[in-house]
Amino acid sequence: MEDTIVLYPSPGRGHLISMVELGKLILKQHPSFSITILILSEPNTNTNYTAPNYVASSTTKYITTVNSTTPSISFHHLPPLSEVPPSTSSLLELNYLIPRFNNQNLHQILKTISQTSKLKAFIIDFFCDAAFEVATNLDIPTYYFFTSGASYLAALLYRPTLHKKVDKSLKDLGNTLLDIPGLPPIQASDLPEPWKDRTSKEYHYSLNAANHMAKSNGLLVNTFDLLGTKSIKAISGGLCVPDRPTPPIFCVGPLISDSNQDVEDHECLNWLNLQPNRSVVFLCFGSLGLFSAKQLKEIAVGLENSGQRFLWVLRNPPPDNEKDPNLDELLPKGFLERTKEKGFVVKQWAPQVAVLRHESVGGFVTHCGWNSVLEAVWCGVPMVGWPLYAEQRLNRVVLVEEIKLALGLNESEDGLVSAAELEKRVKELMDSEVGTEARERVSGLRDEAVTAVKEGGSPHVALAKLAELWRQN
Ligand SMILES: O=c1ccn([C@@H]2O[C@H](COP(=O)(O)OP(=O)(O)O[C@H]3O[C@H](CO)[C@@H](O)[C@H](O)[C@H]3O)[C@@H](O)[C@H]2O)c(=O)[nH]1
Repeated sequence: MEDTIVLYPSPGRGHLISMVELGKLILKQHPSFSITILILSEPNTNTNYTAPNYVASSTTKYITTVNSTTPSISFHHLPPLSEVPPSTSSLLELNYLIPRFNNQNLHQILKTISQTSKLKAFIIDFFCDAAFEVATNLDIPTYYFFTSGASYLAALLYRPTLHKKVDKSLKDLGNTLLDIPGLPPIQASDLPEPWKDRTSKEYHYSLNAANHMAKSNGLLVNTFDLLGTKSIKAISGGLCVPDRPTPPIFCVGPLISDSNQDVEDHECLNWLNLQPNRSVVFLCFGSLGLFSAKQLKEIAVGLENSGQRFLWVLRNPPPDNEKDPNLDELLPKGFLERTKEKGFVVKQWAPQVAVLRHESVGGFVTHCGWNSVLEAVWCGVPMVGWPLYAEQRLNRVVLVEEIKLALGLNESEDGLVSAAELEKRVKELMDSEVGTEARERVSGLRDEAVTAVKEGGSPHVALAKLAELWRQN
């Protein structure tokens, strides 16, 4: 019987791709294992769900490519659900609920796999936390793959302690500074939204996940040492889980997919070919980032007034975000004509890794999604952090205050970033000493990341340790 590792990613692009890349790396380093990846249907691809749809970030093409280029990975699509989560569920709730509703299917699949092969490890995304109970009942060693950075992992592992220490909802603490091991002092308001209201369902889903992670066989993180030195130290030193032994942590990153480039010869790359070296600031906000019409106008004015070259990925404001944006309506009158020598607006989606890697790109205004951060580091591009949702505010604090790879951006009370603020930060990033310093730091880390992924580098060492553990099981 062959030794099998089963991976269970959450379906969103920011989660699925890095886990599939992990599967590819395991196979490359340890080809004696067979890899099975369980695929949940995305909330938006099942007509039973009324969750927001986002076609542009679909991973179907990526999975098809991996299927044909790495046939030794087998993808197993979970069957459609007979019972579906309530239609009132938020997208975040669905991320936790869909795996929960799949538990019966999962139980069956894990049993079937165990009958035909030796199931050495089950690696799950934290959104798939409901699977932890299924796997432990079947006595299968279970690991979590963490798609964000070590700082967020440190904070998440510390959550059960924070929950006991602070008896109020974090939303009532405003800007109170909290001490979380491995992080710089952080304002309660910079922690993820779902952690802020003790009465919400999301609060408890993520708290449960944190509790289970601390009981798992190990934690794999998509990062490398220098991108989270303090947090990694705090986690391994047991500071984040003070009341029990912390599972071992394995830094297996950076896991980045170059093949997520939907259109290699995208028109924006042709435009970049015509721009001077490091002259363009790239603005892109992950697979789900959206702005109001008012905010889009402020961005346009800020970019125009900055005088910098820019490449901007723009989407329609909600609720019509699936539709192609009408630039004439959304942008200030005459904007495209006035900026045509210096700017390029891409509708919906750009091949981000190819853009960041392009020598004309000199800066990145990002929502601080972890994959975007890793890609920026991988390409040596300094950032302006403009967090929008999930753990991105926490990532920004670490990027701006601790590792200093990004510049901050001030928002007004209602969350709006003014044109003047964006203009100032973009100029600072592209054309000031502060920007140059961030560029130098990010270049240094890029070199470290390149060294890390070479034979014998940190992800290889981490995977060798894991493979050893799995073989002993
Ligand atoms: O026009 C676009 C927009 C995005 N991307 C790619 O899409 C991915 C986006 O990932 P990420 O930057 O991590 O953002 P999200 O999609 O928002 O990811 C979710 O998952 C991440 C990992 O857990 C978290 O860090 C984020 O906060 C969470 O929102 C990256 O690979 C980008 O290269 C493109 O190629 N083109």
